[in-house]
Amino acid sequence: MNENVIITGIEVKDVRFPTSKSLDGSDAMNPDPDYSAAYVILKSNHTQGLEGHGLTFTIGRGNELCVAAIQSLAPLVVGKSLKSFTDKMSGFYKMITGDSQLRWLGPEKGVIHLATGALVNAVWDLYAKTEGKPLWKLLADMSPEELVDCIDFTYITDAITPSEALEILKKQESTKQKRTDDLLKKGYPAYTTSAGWLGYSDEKMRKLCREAKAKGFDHIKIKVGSDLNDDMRRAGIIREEIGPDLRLMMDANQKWDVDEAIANMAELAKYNPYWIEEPTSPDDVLGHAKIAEAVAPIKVATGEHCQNRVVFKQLMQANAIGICQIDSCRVGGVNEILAILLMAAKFNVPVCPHAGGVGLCEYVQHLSMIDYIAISGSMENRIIEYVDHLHEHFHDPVIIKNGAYQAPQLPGFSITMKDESIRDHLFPNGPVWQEINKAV
Ligand SMILES: C[C@H](O)[C@@H](O)[C@@H](O)[C@H](O)C(=O)O
Ligand SMILES: [Mg+2]
Repeated sequence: MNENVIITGIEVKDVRFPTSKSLDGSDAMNPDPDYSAAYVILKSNHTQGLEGHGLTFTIGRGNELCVAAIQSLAPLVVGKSLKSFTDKMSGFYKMITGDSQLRWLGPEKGVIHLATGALVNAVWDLYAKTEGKPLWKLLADMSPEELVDCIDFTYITDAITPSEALEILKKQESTKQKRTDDLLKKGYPAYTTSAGWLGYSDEKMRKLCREAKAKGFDHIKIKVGSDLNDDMRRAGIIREEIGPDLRLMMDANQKWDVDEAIANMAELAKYNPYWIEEPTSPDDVLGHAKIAEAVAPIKVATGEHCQNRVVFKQLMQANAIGICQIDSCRVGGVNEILAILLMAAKFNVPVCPHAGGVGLCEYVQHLSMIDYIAISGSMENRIIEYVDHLHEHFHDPVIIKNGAYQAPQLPGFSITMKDESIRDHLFPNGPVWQEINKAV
């Protein structure tokens, strides 16, 4: 219970993992990512010393900007009672995104919005911990009215009104328990990206494909967008390994112009891809619509760089998006995610969250689970991305069985990192980075 809980302080840390050394996470646009987190710890006066943890994901340089932006937002939460936020979650979100001076930095996009994602999620983590529930369950136990009350509908009422949102949620309400039981029994299906990072050798790719198949994955994603001949060759190798029946997804990480994407996909269609992800600039709604029309029945997937609910709205209105890839901390955290999930349900676009990064698998599992239980009510054509990196640094790491995420059981948002992992990877002075800098 959060009756008298006050947020008494905040710590913000610059945590970076040197993943570029092994080329984990590499793609055509981001050849050498160091998976990083601008990491927030909200301190509270809770008798059990509960803290709210949250992070936003970056790929290395510039992580310090997110840290600074979180520090700029901090006065909006420190000294406030948790209840003053949880009593009216939409008001909390508006307060964080609507500061009359900070808003100029976005609004609701770029570094300031990444910072918002970390901070808002840290508040949700603390809320879930005080209620003693994993986040998905906290949300699943809310009434349709309470869920609608979490959402800032500003700028999206031409696509979804609060009463339409309520109607969607009410339709699912009486069957929530059945889906909760089903989720607890079977988990939520996952796909793996870990075999197809661009920097991996052909042998490593083959080996990882075989391993993924053996672990029960039936969807595999590869990176494309470097050189078409190379993309064709790598897609051929993967198809050889996984056979014709498993689903293969392709991710171009924004490498192409619109017509180039259409031309390249006409060639890559030979390997029967299920979707093409981020074919071009994430801001180009009409470009995505043109690509989607040209490459059908291959679907266009996007969202990991989609700035906010407004751009998601336009993508849906323009039939430009076939798969909605919400990202847990690119947009403004749980509140904005709920708005996007509801729009996706209304426009009948399956949600398959983005999770290539540190902590993102831990986060997004909760979001797909609430989508299934209370919003879309379906797992059909829905899969959560899985990457096999850095889970050992979390207290409550994801559990995958037979290619499916198992519902987390510990209270919170599963994003609490181990103290020693934070300490060792502090940038630039933690021991891991000191060692690296010594070697340079
Ligand atoms: C740099 C990162 O690893 C990206 O390649 C990754 O987020 C990717 O786009 C994905 O879809 O997982
Ligand atoms: Mg991607």
